[in-house]
Amino acid sequence: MAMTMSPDMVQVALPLPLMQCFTYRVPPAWQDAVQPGCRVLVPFGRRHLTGVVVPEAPPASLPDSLKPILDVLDDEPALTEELLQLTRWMADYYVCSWGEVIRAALPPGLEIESRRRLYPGQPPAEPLSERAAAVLRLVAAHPGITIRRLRQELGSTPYGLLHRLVRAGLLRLEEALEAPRVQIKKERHVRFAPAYRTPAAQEQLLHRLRGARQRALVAALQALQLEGVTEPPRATLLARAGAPPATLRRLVEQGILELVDKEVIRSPLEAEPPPAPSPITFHPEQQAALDRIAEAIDARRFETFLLHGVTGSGKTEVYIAALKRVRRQGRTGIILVPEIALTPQTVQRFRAHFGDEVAVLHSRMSEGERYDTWRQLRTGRYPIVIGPRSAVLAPLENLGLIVVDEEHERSYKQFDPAPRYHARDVAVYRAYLNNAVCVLGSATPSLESYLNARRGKYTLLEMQRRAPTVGRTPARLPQVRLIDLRHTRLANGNPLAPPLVRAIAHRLERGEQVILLQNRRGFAPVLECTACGWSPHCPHCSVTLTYHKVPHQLRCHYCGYATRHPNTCPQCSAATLEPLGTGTQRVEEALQTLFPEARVLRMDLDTTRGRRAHHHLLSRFARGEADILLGTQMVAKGLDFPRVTLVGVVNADTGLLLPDFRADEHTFQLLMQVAGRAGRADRPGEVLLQTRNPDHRVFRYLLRHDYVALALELLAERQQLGYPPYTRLAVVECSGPEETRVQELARSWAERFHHLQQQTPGGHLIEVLGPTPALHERLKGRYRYHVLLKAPRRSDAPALQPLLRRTLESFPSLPRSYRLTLDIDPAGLS
Ligand SMILES: Nc1ncnc2c1ncn2[C@@H]1O[C@H](COP(=O)(O)OP(=O)(O)OP(=O)(O)O)[C@@H](O)[C@H]1O
Ligand SMILES: [Zn+2]
Ligand SMILES: [Zn+2]
Repeated sequence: MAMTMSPDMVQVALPLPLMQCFTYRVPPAWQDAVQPGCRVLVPFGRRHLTGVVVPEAPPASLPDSLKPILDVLDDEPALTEELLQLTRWMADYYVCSWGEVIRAALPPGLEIESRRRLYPGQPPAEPLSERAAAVLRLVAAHPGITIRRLRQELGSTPYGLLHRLVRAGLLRLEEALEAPRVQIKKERHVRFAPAYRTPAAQEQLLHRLRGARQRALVAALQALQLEGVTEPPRATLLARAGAPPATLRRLVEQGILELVDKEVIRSPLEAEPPPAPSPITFHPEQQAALDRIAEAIDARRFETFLLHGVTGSGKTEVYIAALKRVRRQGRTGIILVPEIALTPQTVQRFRAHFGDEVAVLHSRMSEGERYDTWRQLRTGRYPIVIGPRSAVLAPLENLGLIVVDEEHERSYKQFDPAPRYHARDVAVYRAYLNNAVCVLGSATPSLESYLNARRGKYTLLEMQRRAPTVGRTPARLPQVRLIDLRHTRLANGNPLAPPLVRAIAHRLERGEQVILLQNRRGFAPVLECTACGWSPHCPHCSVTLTYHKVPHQLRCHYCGYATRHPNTCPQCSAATLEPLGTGTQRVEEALQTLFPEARVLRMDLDTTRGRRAHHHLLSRFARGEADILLGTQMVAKGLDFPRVTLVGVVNADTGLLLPDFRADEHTFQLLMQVAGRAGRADRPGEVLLQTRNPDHRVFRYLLRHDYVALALELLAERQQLGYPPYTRLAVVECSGPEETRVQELARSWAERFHHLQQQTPGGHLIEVLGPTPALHERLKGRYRYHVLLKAPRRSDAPALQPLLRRTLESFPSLPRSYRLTLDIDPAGLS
């Protein structure tokens, strides 16, 4: 991307769902300061927005009067040239706005934006409508309220009404700039003024000062100095001296003490990294994998490796060794993990090896912590970052390695908001831009990556044995057995079959630990009237409500709607409402009845709302403060607890029933991963799966731990049916409040696409399927229709994005509250 920027005009990408960039004039005062990658404040319509200057040439024809940029917000570009290039590629590939991708690459809360605020105007002369009066009352109570806030409080207030009230002078509308939500945090520190920095001067001072408090304060500062703290924080000093702020102020006014502001770095990490682990000797498969990776690193060559290693084979150790190699070259590394809250152990292992070179990014950090971490990455203070998908856009320079751990995980695909990118694919491209190495690791690779490896696009590295635990024989893969629920009588409402109950009892007796997976939260997914068959549905979504026993409620897992559990059936008035099916709460209740002595931890969305909730649950389990860890797929992630010898899956069929072409792949991956938690140390592991479909191929291959055989079978099928990875898909979703309108919009979109394609020379390549109602036809009160686009051959795939872009650009603007979203390489078709 050549730097073709004329100093008096720049192209700016704005964080809006608009496909183009905008040209702004650069006033002479800013011409030295403005560079590609800098954030700028610009006028846009009636608003002010923060955008980023991009290295693009302004279009040939421009309007006569260009608007000027109002401010340059960065001294140093916030985005490096490399990140500009990467985000540009993402915008092209995912057919979305460059500005939206850039927003995803910057920490949240930095934007300066204008907001429209309302203030009271003159008192009304004549009586007003109910609605208008309500608006005026709210504005009088909250002068300066934003329009957005007002509409939240009062429900959908028409803009027309607000404008009438403003025109009549009853309301005042002001557009004002808002400061960014996050700022650099500063703390006041105190030190002696230059004249008082010698011990002699301080002694004199103590004699001269009258007030006891002033003397106490000076003495406290002296004492702190002796302890090596020359400029203590103001609060520390005041506490030590037991003096009020006024005393300090007086000493500052007299020129005896000085105040200095120092930046405080907000960090989520505990101060001390864990101790360095004792060195291990790589087993032959590990060494072979590392050698191949190291060779590419040493040659500074771009190469993508698929490290296919069974659970517990020591993949993480390979990542660590590769990263050490890269660090020795002075290059940097990004480690992507599916969900950082669930993998505190991984972070600890990296910190044990790399100490305070490691920064962590995750979604539960405060905006301040994220901003500070981002700035420190930008300045090179941290050469290593561990984080979830968004960390693939971390501002590290001189990248040598990107690791994508558990690369098959769905959480790498961003869904809402745009950009809807897949972090694994972005990682591969970013490694390419940097002549870096990308390592994708998994025990059950995605079929996309596996096919790429078989075709030689990625280098396949395999580790089929578990790592030897220090000084002992190699840990073996756990034994997997099925419990056929068709031939097992379950006691009323008890979801656990006798063999699983016995196996749990056994572990409890021996003081070992158990992990139980039930991939549904709540008590029961459906409530049904046994008299008439009625079951409660969400009023906003086309789904049934889940019954939660604690608190006693029915809840929608899509929109959060909650309502009381009815005592009788609203349709037939019978008192015969039965909870059907099993959620985590029901399993918990069964465990409490069966094993009243056992200590059970439940881990699902309902028990992990707090910022460190995951961490607390997992560390209690690690310390042996519980016997059974029960939960949704959260308990399947990279946990490494040596005392876990039994993994039970209460309903192994849950994922198989989904109408999605990836259902088998995903179920196998989840079950294999949770199975891998068992028997990781010297005690052998056992896995019990409860199922009603024991002959299903997923279980057949699972019993043999045979990923490759299943992958080959699934790949053959995908090829035959024309599904990814042999084809490329895109989903266009049209949504809005009225069903017919949504359907119409989707249809005319599909027609427009088809039409444009026919006009393109040689273009009948992309199949247009639909529109069809989405699996959940209505969510959060909005109807959803899908148009599926399919490039039948990979070689045709590049035609897809330009056509999509042209269709979007030429499609008439949508009515208010209707939306079109585009998802390239969708994670599922629901
Ligand atoms: N060569 C080795 N010698 C001894 N112990 C090892 C060796 N390699 C790995 N280990 C240990 O074996 C355990 C499993 O290794 P690791 O977590 O790296 O595997 P993994 O493949 O990343 O696991 P998973 O995918 O199941 O999360 C860890 O406790 C690790 O320290
Ligand atoms: Zn009924
Ligand atoms: Zn709902």
